[in-house]
Amino acid sequence: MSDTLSRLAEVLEARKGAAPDSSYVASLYHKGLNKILEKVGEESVETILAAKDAAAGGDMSALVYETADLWFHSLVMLAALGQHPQAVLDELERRFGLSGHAEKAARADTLS
Ligand SMILES: N=c1c2ncn([C@@H]3O[C@H](COP(=O)(O)OP(=O)(O)OP(=O)(O)O)[C@@H](O)[C@H]3O)c2ncn1[C@@H]1O[C@H](COP(=O)(O)O)[C@@H](O)[C@H]1O
Repeated sequence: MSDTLSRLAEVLEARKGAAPDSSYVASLYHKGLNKILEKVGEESVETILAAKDAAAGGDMSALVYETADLWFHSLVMLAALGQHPQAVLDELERRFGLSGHAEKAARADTLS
């Protein structure tokens, strides 16, 4: 797994025992899942707006910055629910070589 994701996952796990006023991540855990999900939603919107700006000739570094915020808060969400980022990487790995169209058709078969 990416060393950066792995190191960040360790920090997020360790913050479960930290005081809310000592750490941003601990303060999010303390505020609860609804606050974490609110941040994921907020960062999603900010990423979309940055992508629209970037596509219109704006700042690509703002898009990277907002995407990092979105990934970070998604990792906090996973950690709060006891999931490790490796599970997401495993799912992406599983999808390698599987066409998006074929994968979607397989989903429809599963649901019917
Ligand atoms: N990668 C990040 C990271 N990315 C973004 N952020 C924080 O996410 C917040 C997002 O910005 P906002 O303006 O939306 O935040 P805000 O205004 O404080 O939030 P609200 O009160 O409005 O909800 C900022 O406070 C950023 O500093 C992060 N905070 C922490 N990390 C990593 O997590 C580690 C642990 O952080 P602490 O728990 O703070 O020690 C750090 O060492 C970093 O590796």
